[in-house]
Amino acid sequence: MTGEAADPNTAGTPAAADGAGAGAEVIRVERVSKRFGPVTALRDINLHVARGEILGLIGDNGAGKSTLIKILTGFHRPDSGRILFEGTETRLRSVAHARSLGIETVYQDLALIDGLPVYLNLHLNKELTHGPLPFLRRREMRRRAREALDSVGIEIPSVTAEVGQLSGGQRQAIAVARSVHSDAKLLLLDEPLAAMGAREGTQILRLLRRLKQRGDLAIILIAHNYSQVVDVCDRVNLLQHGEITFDRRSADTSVAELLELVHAEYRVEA
Ligand SMILES: Nc1ncnc2c1ncn2[C@@H]1O[C@H](COP(=O)(O)OP(=O)(O)OP(=O)(O)O)[C@@H](O)[C@H]1O
Repeated sequence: MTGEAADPNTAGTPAAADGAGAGAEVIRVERVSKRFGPVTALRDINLHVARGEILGLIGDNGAGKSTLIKILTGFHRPDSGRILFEGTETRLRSVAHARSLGIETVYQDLALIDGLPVYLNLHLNKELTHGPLPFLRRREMRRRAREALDSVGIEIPSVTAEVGQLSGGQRQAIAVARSVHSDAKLLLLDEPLAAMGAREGTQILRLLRRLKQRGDLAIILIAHNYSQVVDVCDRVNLLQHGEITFDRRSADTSVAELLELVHAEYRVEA
């Protein structure tokens, strides 16, 4: 296998979780494996991310990125290995359980409802009501929506605009804003930059930097655009055939090196 074997104890941020402040470890995956019948999707995966850190997860189609994300969201159970959440070994029993711990995911399809305004999308499944009848507290929801968008520096013309009328970048930003409520600790982003123009991609990268600066959130970003990964992530992990084969600080690698590693296995010798 090409590349440098990943050692969870030598690359990246300090391993010890002190339970508070930027730099404290949020998630640590140790020797996690996952099979689907005859297919080994993940083999002995080691990975860690701390608060205020963005980890880029790259790899070719079928490398195991989505499976790893689905394990961290509680959707799949690993066959072996363990997961430490904030320093404590934790069995992620379900998506609801992972969310209750503060593990949030933004998937490619964003799960927004086009026909609803921005503020209702931001409150999906947690609408504010008052009285014995479920009357929506629309004014309060609009206020909170504006606050949530402002807190991450997202500019939307109006919180009453229908989401379906917004650009791809704005929709992505709303999906991220919805995930990073005050209790979120780990944000998993599955290809947020795919199919996005240069200007919109830049806006999302700016948003990720702002979230990083907050210092209270650990972020794992799956992306195919290596220049964006090197630009915004603190560290890069490369998955190949279900194994992490490379774990390096972004400052110590380059787009050329990542391309070389990913494409080396497909090179046809002359
Ligand atoms: N539910 C499943 N049942 C059977 N095989 C699966 C399942 N989910 C994933 N796999 C297999 O596990 C391997 C890893 O798939 P995974 O979707 O995690 O890769 P990926 O890196 O996310 O790929 P892509 O970039 O194409 O989304 C693949 O061989 C895939 O076919």
